[in-house]
This record gives sequence, structure tokens and C-alpha cells, in this order.
Amino acid sequence: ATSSDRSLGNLTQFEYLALNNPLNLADGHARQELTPGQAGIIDELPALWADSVKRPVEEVEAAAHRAYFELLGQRDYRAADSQVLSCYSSSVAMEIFARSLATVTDSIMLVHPTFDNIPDILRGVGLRLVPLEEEPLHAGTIDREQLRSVGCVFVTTPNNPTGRVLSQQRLAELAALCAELDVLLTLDTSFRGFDPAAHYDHYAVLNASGCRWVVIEDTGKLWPTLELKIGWLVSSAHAGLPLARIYSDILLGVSPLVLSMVRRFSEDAAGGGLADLHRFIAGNRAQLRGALAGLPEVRIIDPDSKASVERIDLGKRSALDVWAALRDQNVFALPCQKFHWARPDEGDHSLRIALARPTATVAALTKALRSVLLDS
Ligand SMILES: N=C(N)NC[C@@H](O)CC(=O)C(=O)O
Repeated sequence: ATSSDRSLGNLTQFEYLALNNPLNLADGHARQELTPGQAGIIDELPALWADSVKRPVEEVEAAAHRAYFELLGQRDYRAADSQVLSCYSSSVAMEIFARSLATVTDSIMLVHPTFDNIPDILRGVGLRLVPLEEEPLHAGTIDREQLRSVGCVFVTTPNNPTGRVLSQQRLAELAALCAELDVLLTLDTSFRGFDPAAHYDHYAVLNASGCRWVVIEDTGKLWPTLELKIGWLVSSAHAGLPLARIYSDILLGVSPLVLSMVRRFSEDAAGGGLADLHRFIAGNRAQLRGALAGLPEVRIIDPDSKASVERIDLGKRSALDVWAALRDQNVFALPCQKFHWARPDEGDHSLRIALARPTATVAALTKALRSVLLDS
């Protein structure tokens, strides 16, 4: 890897390098082919446009979030007059959340590791970050004094890149602790669609706990919709943040056409498309794992992950060097260093591969990766 490779500031800058290459397995966006059912929805877009023009946007918006949330098992999100704000993307929702949070606290406990635009956005509004390791979060105990010292605890579930899902039991325990200590609980559920373990009704658990909560949902990781997507910023009535006010600084609303398209993709998914997607991702995952099996010092780090990404331990090899060797063959993966936002060196030997890609693309990466790993 050259010094300029090392100078790349964040994961998304690595993803930009891959963006115009056919063998882009760097970003976690959905780039597999449309299924026949989804292609049919694209043919419907002119009719969806005409329908969206005729209806009040709040009606189109409610139909969209109802279809998407119910597809993924989330029913209680509208209970107790919680608030649903539609944003252009989950990162826009994240920025609005961060600006709002910074008006009421100076610190936040954040899951570690996780995708680096989350800590970067939070640091960007001046918040002090306290890492929350996955072990205590999922299996151990969270330090009460540390939790009491922050204004919010932020958990990405399923986590990116590990795929770890916060169980219903653990969410209930964390929400109860947040209610007791009056700490805001925020979830980023962008990868939720891929893992049925994340389809229990999180909002029912959150509402039952009485804690103040915010959830960021993302339609952008599931379907290949050319970056047409919605990030939903959902919050409890008593969250205590100026979310609507900050939202109004950023946007008036999102496109009813995109909302209608999300509704139709959700309906197609509910009719069997989601199960097909899970099988498709599992097939790509099995292909990658099969091809890497037996390679010296190569290990799949998250054997239980169902997310549309796979993390690989490269042993003593430098992930940046393996990334550069692939890049020299015009094949693009993602080095994991920047996911480890509190201790970057922990990611020096792991690489993330996107699985929401055509199977032939995953096969081409797998071939190139095997040759690089056998040479190193
Ligand atoms: N606003 C940003 N930086 N977007 C990139 C992000 O969506 C990529 C991602 O989440 C992933 O590759 O896992």
C-alpha cells in the first residue's frame, strides 16, 4: 500500500475508489441485479409517479413506512404518538440526530467497532465518545457509572461489519437501564432486513421500558434502487431532542415517488422477495467461505453473521497490503481499520467483503483474493 492509500481519511473514501469499477465489493449498498418482481416495479414507476401526484404526501409517507416496518416485524413504532421523520438517507437522519443530541449533552457511548461515519458525524458536532465493546453489550454487563456519565448510548444492530444482533432480552435489559438512569437509547438498524433475528418488534420492547429512544431505519441497504432510498428517524414522544426543529433546518420532506417505490419493494419482499434475498446473500456468503476454506491464516471472523457483508481475518497479513494488491487487479474490498474508531490497529489485519453483489462479481473477487492470499 502506498502512503496515499494510508492517507485515506475514512471508509467512504475507500468506497469512492471502488465506485466506478465493475468489481466493487467495498460499500455495503445493494448492487445485486433486480429480481423479476423488482424489475416489474421499475416498469410501474410512471404509474407510481401519477399516483403520488394525486395523493397527500402524508398518506404516501404513512403507507410507505407501514409497509416497510411491518415487513421487518416492527409494529409498535407509531404507539404512544412517537414521531417518524423521513430523510433522504440514514446518514442525513444521523446528522439531524447528532445535531439535536449535541444541544442536550456533550457525550455519547457508542458501540465499537462500527461504521466510521457514525463516530465521525458524532465527533463533528463536538460530542465526546465512549466506546461500548460488543462483549459487554451482548453478553456481559455495561458499566453503570460510565453509562450514567453520558447523555446517550448508541447501538448499531445488526452491527456493521460484525453482523451481531442485539437480542430481545438484551435490548429489554439495556432499555430498562436507560430508563432507570434517564439515558437516551438510540439504535441504527440499517442492516435489520438481512437477519430475521432482528425482526422482533424493537418498538414494543422500547415502549414497554419507558426509556427515551430514537431509532434510525434505512431502506438503502436491501434493494438495488440506484441510491433511491429513505432513512427514517423515529423517536419516542418524550425523547427530549429538537429533532423536528433540526429536521426543518435540513429539509421539508422527501420524494413521494421514492416513498411509493419503497412501499412497492416492501410489498414485493413481503410476498416472498425477502426470503429470496436471504437465500441469495447466503449463497454468496457460502461461495466466499468455501473458496477461502483451508487457506493458511485466513478466518471468517463472524460465523453467525447474516448481514450483507463478510469480515475476513488475514492473520499476519496487512489488510491494507491485501486491499492494495486487489486494487492493482481492479478488485475492491474494504480494509477494516477505520471501523475500529477507538483503537484502529485492531482492524489492521481484517478485510470486509460486500455480499449484495451479482454472484459472478463475488466469484471474481474470490478468485483474485485467493491468488493474493496464496502469494502473501
Ligand atoms: N454516508 C456514508 N458515508 N455512506 C456510506 C455508507 O452508507 C456505507 C456503509 O454503510 C457501508 O459500506 O457499510
